[in-house]
Order: sequence, then C-alpha cells, then structure tokens
Amino acid sequence: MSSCLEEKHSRIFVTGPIIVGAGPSGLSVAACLSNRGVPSVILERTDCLASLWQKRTYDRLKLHLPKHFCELPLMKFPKNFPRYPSKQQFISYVESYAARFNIKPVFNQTVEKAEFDVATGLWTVKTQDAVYSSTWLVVATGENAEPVIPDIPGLKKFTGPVVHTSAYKSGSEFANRKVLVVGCGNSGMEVCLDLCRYNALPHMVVRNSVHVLPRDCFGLSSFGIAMTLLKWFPLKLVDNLLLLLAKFSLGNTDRLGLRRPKTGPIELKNVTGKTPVLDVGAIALIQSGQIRVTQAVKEITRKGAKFVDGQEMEFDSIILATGYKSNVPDWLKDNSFFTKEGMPKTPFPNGWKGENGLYTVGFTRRGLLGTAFDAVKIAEDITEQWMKMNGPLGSSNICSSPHIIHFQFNKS
Ligand SMILES: Cc1cc2nc3c(=O)[nH]c(=O)nc-3n(C[C@H](O)[C@H](O)[C@H](O)COP(=O)(O)OP(=O)(O)OC[C@H]3O[C@@H](n4cnc5c(N)ncnc54)[C@H](O)[C@@H]3O)c2cc1C
Ligand SMILES: NC(=O)C1=CN([C@@H]2O[C@H](COP(=O)(O)OP(=O)(O)OC[C@H]3O[C@@H](n4cnc5c(N)ncnc54)[C@H](OP(=O)(O)O)[C@@H]3O)[C@@H](O)[C@H]2O)C=CC1
Ligand SMILES: O=C(O)C(=O)Cc1c[nH]c2ccccc12
Repeated sequence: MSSCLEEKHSRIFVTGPIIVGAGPSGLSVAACLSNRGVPSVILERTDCLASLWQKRTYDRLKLHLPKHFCELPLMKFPKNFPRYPSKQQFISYVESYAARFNIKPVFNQTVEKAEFDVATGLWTVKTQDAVYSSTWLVVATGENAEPVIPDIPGLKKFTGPVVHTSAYKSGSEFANRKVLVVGCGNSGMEVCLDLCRYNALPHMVVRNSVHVLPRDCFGLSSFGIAMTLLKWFPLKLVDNLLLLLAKFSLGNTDRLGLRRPKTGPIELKNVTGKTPVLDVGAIALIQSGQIRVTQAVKEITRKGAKFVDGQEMEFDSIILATGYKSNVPDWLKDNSFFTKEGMPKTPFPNGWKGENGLYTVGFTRRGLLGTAFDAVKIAEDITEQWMKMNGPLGSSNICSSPHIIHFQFNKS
C-alpha cells in the first residue's frame, strides 16, 4: 500500500488550454495564444525546451530546409543565421522565442493519462505529481516522441553496443570500428556521413526503395525550388523536375543500391509521410566506397549480421536509424480522433481540431512548416471561444481570477 503522502495529488484548474509538450509545436501555440491575450499551461516531461533538439539529436545536425521554412509563428530567425542553422542556433532561437512570449512550461511533468469528462465538460490531465483540468487540451508531443526499436531476429544476442540515433551524439567513439547502420532515412545517411568523418567504417542497410535529392541545386535549395514550382505546376510535373535535378547532381543512385520508389518524392511525402533524403554528402561517400550499402538484414548474430542475399559480416557496433513514433496512444484515453499509431485520422490541413476542445499541433508530417500552420489555426479557434466565455478584454471574473487554481485532495 502506498503511504498517505504519496496518495496526495494536487488538483489544478487551468483557465486557458493545457498544452502537452514544450517542443516547437507546444511553444508556437502558447505564443500565438499569448499574442491574443489567452493564457495557457505547458506540461513538459523533460527539464528543458525543445528536448528533441537538446537531448536526442547528434552534434553535427543542421536544419535541412532553409531557415524561412522552419520559422515559428510571429518571430523570424536572426538575420545573421546561415541558410541552414545549426542545432545550437535552432535551440537558441527556440529559447529566445519562449522568452519573447514569456512562456514558462511546467517541467518534469510527464502526462500519463488524459481523458474528457462528459459530466463536467473538462479534460483531466494526470501527471506523476498532479491532476490538471481545463476546457481545452492541445496535444503537442510530436511525431518523434519515442524511438522505433525494431524487433530484428537475434538483436538481443549481439555482444557489441546497440544504439538508436536518438542517443547518438558523434562518431568520436567509433574510430576504426565497423558499424552496421540500420535504416537509410535522413538520420541513417547523416550518421553514416558523421561516422566517416571520424574514420569509422559504416555499412548502411537499405531494405526498401528511397528517394534521395540534393539539398541544394544551382545554389538554391531543392525544397525551395519545389515549393516555388508547386505554385504554378502540378505535383507530378514538379516531382519529375526534382528527379531530373537529382539525376543531374547525384547521378544514377539506383546503381548504388538506392532504388527509387515509383511515386515521386513530394507526392510520397504527402501521401505516406516518408521524407525524402536531402543529401548533404553521404552520396559522394557511397560512390567512393567509404559508406557501404547492404541489403536487408535477415538476422543479427553474436558478432555481426546475416543478410537476405546470404552474405554474413562481423560488426563492432549497431546503430538503429529506424525512425520515431508518436506516443499519444499511451496516454490519451478513449480517443477516436487518433489512429492506433498516434496520428490524427483527419488528413492535413484539417487534422488540428478534434471534438470537445481537443487540438493537435505538429502531426502533419510537414515539419516545422506544418507546426506553424496548425498553431495559428488553433490559437484563432481557442481565442474565439475564450472571448465568448470571458469577453474581449478578459474583463469577466474568470479572466481576472488567477490563471491557475490549486486544490489539494486525496487521490482515491
Ligand atoms: C533529427 C531530426 C531533425 C529534424 N530536422 C527538421 C528540420 O530541419 N526541419 C523541419 O521542419 N523539421 C525537422 N524535424 C522534424 C521535427 O519533428 C521538428 O523539427 C520539431 O521538433 C517538431 O516539434 P514538436 O514540438 O511537434 O515535437 P518535439 O520537438 O518532439 O517536441 C515534443 C515535446 O513533447 C514532450 N513530450 C512527449 N511526450 C510527453 C508526455 N507524455 N508528457 C509531457 N511531455 C511530453 C517531449 O519531451 C518534447 O519536448 C527533424 C526531426 C528530427 C528527429
Ligand atoms: N538534418 C535534418 O534536418 C534531419 C531531419 N531528420 C528528420 O527526422 C525524421 C526522422 O528521420 P529518420 O530518423 O531518418 O527516420 P525515417 O522514419 O525517415 O527512416 C527510418 C529508416 O529506417 C528503416 N527501417 C525501419 N525499420 C527497419 C527495420 N526493421 N529494418 C530495416 N530498416 C528499417 C526505414 O526503412 P523503410 O523505408 O523500409 O521502412 C527507413 O529507411 C524525418 O522526418 C527526417 O526528415 C532526420 C535527420 C536529419
Ligand atoms: O525534416 C523533416 O522531417 C521534415 O518533415 C521537413 C519536410 C517537410 N516537407 C518536406 C519535404 C521534403 C523534405 C523534407 C520535408
């Protein structure tokens, strides 16, 4: 039995929305609301802002879309930032953003359960320390909340280190090591590139087809070129032009073991969410043989791996570049708005609003551009309701009362 003390949970009523997650998405919603005079409370499981960027990415990471495509609403990147800001620059931008809008998340609060109470019309949000309630719940926990650790036969037998890219910082510990990198998305490619810079010997598993585009072409970003062309031309034509650019600047990537999907890169991203690789140098290293491409893994052995083509090789370490998943199904109860994978069922651009005051931000599979779109919509929608409840100047009793009200109560 737990002690009496442990059973005590504080009960907190929030007059504005509760936002779960202090990443770029949660902060964007809080900033847009604050700009319209609506208070909010952000609950964040870690002890910092943008924890994905601060704690779960490698040192060499840079934004791979030009900075104006990665801006959060209402605040531009500093003029002196390069076209592709570094991870540190992005983090400093996010910190200035929170400071500018006076956003102070409640840190070290993991949301364990959230549910809508029909009787009171309120969302009840439980963390390890408290129960929060509010009329509105904004889900901002991200598409990359948890690493995907695949169930590869034999993986547990491997005697060397196995790390997911979310725990990889740099290749400094891998010098002269033979490393199996499972996965060939942007993480797999960039980790292989980083490993080479530290004289490691990466072997990258490519089990499927993949689109690789040059990050830049003729001094312009491929993504920027695509966005401009899409204003005038149909998607399929733009995709074909991108593939021409890719062939011109990277050559025939099929010959390197990187087969292209039948669907074009932007169409595939829109339909399935699969991000094309934006190459920052890995292709040249595959061409020169410093990064080896392997077929799919059949099984992992104590000292290495067997591949589907019958080859067997020894490795010192394994890096899982196998992507990420949402964690919404773990904590949001009885909710039909999300798929079992934790993504909104309603496709972009309408996935930001559910029922009973539920909102989602950053689940568009469109990176920070999608985040900015959702955040503006959500803030407009909640502000409209807030005005009806509290008056335009927030002059009613609710608004002029403290924005958070604490109670102490016994759990059961
Ligand atoms: C390596 C990498 C590079 C990327 N580069 C780009 C890029 O260049 N451009 C681009 O547009 N996009 C990029 N992305 C996409 C990325 O999703 C966005 O940049 C951005 O981080 C999304 O913000 P978010 O707030 O939605 O999610 P996150 O940044 O993941 O933030 C979610 C927050 O919610 C918190 N949280 C999760 N669960 C709970 C819980 N139960 N209780 C409380 N808090 C919780 C997390 O700790 C986290 O702080 C990249 C992604 C990765 C993995
Ligand atoms: N510089 C930047 O801005 C960067 C941005 N990012 C972004 O972060 C997000 C996540 O990227 P990333 O971490 O690369 O994840 P992705 O989901 O994009 O890629 C995962 C890769 O792992 C493979 N994979 C998954 N499971 C297995 C398995 N069991 N066996 C073999 N292969 C497997 C997938 O193959 P398959 O296709 O066959 O499923 C795919 O190649 C993306 O949006 C990406 O653009 C990431 C890194 C850098
Ligand atoms: O880096 C990411 O994860 C992104 O989702 C950014 C992004 C949004 N749309 C795209 C289309 C092509 C390449 C990257 C992106």
